[in-house]
Amino acid sequence: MPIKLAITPGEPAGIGPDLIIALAQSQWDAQLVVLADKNMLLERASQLNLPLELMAYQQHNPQVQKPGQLFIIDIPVANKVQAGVLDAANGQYVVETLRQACAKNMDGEFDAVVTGPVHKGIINKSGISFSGHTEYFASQSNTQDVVMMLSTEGLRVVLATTHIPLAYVAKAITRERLHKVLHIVHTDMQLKFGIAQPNLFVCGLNPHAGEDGHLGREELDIIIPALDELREQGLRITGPLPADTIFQPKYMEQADAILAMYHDQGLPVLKYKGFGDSVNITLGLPFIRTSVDHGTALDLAGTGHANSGSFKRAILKALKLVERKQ
Ligand SMILES: NC(=O)C1=CN([C@@H]2O[C@H](COP(=O)(O)OP(=O)(O)OC[C@H]3O[C@@H](n4cnc5c(N)ncnc54)[C@H](O)[C@@H]3O)[C@@H](O)[C@H]2O)C=CC1
Ligand SMILES: NCC(=O)COP(=O)(O)O
Repeated sequence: MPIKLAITPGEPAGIGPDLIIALAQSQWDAQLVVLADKNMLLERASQLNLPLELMAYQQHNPQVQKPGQLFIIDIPVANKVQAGVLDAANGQYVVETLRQACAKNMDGEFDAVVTGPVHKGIINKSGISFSGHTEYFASQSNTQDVVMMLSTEGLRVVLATTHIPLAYVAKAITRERLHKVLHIVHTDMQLKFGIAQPNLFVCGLNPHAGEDGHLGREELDIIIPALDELREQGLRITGPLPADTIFQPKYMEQADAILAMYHDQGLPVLKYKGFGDSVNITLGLPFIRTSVDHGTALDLAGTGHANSGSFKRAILKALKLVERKQ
C-alpha cells in the first residue's frame, strides 16, 4: 500500500480548499485523501479554473491519484459555502472532518494527517468550544500533554503554552509543564528528527529573563529550578535566555529547538524568518500531524493568489516523518 495521508482543508470559506486543489495538480507518490464536502471542492476548483476529479476513497484501494485527482471522504457542509464568507452553521462540519481524520489515524487506517487552517472564532461561534487543532487532537486521542512546534529552515520553535489568553500564561508556566514539554521535545527530536542528543534553548518569560528577579520572579522560582532538574536528568538545555536576544544566529545555529513560553513570544520570529515556508508539527501525539504556518486568509479564498508553499511543505514533512517511522 502507498503512504496514505488524511487531509483536512479546514475552514471551507478560507484558502484551505484552494491550496489542496492547487497541490492536487502535481504528482504525489502517496495517496492523498481529503476529508471535506465534495461539492464545495468542485465549486472552488471551478472558481479557480483548475481541473479536479474526486474519487470515492476505499480503504484497501492501493491506487495513487494522478495530477488533477484526489481521493475523497465526502462530509457534507450544512450551508452552501461562499469563498471568503464565514458561516457559523458550518462549524460542526469543520470539527467533524477533524474528528474523522483523528479516528482514522488513531486506528492506523492512515499514516498521518495534514491539516489546513481552521477559523477558531467561527467554530466557537457555532457553539463548539475549540482552541486549536493541537488541543483538539490531544483531547480526542486522550493524550494529556502535546507540544506545538513550528519549523522553518534554520529554526524550530516549540511552545510551552499554546492558545490561552496572555493573562493566564504566567500561571500556566509550572515546573511540571516545563518538565513534560521538554521531555516531549527531547524524545521527538530523537525519534522524529534523528538528533541523538538534542540541544534545547529556552526563553525566559519576563523581560531580560527577569533581571535577577527585579523584572519578575518566574525565572528564579520556576524556570531555572525546572531546567536544573532536567539537566540532572541528562537533557541538554541552555537558558533561560532573554527572549529578545535568544533569536540571533549564534544561538539559532546551536539550537535544535528553541522553547518559547507563549505563542506570540516565539511565532512572530519564526514567521518573520519563514512565513509561507514553515510547517506546524504536533509533538507528543500518538500519530503524525503536520499543518500550515498560516490562517484562513479569507481575503484570498477563491482568488488563486494564496501561496501553497506551507501546505506543500506540510505534506512533504508528513511523508518524511512517515518514512522515518516505517
Ligand atoms: N493552522 C490553523 O488552523 C491556523 C488557523 N489560524 C486562524 O486563521 C484565522 C485568520 O487568522 P489571521 O490572523 O488573519 O491570519 P492569516 O494567516 O489567515 O492571514 C494573515 C495575513 O497573511 C496572509 N496570508 C495568510 N496565508 C497566506 C497564504 N497562504 N498565501 C498568501 N498570503 C497569506 C493573509 O492574506 C493576511 O493578509 C484565525 O481564525 C486563526 O485562528 C491561524 C493560524 C493557523
Ligand atoms: N499559530 C499557529 C496556530 O494557531 C495553529 O494552531 P493549531 O490549530 O495547529 O493548533
